[in-house]
Amino acid sequence: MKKFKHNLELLITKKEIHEKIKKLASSLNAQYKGKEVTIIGVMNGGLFMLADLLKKLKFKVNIDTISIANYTNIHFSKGVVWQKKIHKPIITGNDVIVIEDIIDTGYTLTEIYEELAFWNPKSIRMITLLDKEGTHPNFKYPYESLFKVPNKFIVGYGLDMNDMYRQLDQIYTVEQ
Ligand SMILES: O=P(O)(O)OC[C@H]1O[C@H](OP(=O)(O)OP(=O)(O)O)[C@H](O)[C@@H]1O
Ligand code: HPA
Repeated sequence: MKKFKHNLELLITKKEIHEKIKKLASSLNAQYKGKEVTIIGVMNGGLFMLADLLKKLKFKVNIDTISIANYTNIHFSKGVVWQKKIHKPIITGNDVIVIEDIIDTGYTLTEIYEELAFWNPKSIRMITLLDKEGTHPNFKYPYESLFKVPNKFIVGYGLDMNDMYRQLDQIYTVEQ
């Protein structure tokens, strides 16, 4: 029986996701022990990883979310637009960690890095769950990712296709 409207192929299981997030949390807990850190979740997709990660962190965190969307418009080149910007007092002078679901073209993380840098944080660390291979050759800022994924459309665990599949607890590629 066909389970989904589209042909989805399982790429990363929930067990694999949670193991990686657990490992990331342990390393952050060791690194930031006794410190206070600002953690920024990128809406909407980044909120799934943010919630699972936060539950495992033992140091003091200040949390905020930002919202930024990809757009393609016949009058403009492809780019991104802010919907909810950064709350400055928790950025300036602080260690900041950004949690995002995927780096694809890299436009979103470029915009986020440059906006954050403007507010003079002590440090900026960008962590993405997924890193789409071969799609952002000119991306110039430092980032870490938990999984490399192929250059296919990805859904699940925060990633949507026209508002579908975001709430799936595993990660899939959309096949033809
Ligand atoms: O590297 P890029 O090509 O910029 O793509 C990555 C961004 O695109 C998606 O967000 P989208 O704008 O679709 O918003 P959403 O998270 O609300 O789905 C994704 O969640 C990342 O934020
Ligand atoms: N899937 C869902 N949303 C996305 C993707 C993707 O592969 N790339 C950028 N935003």
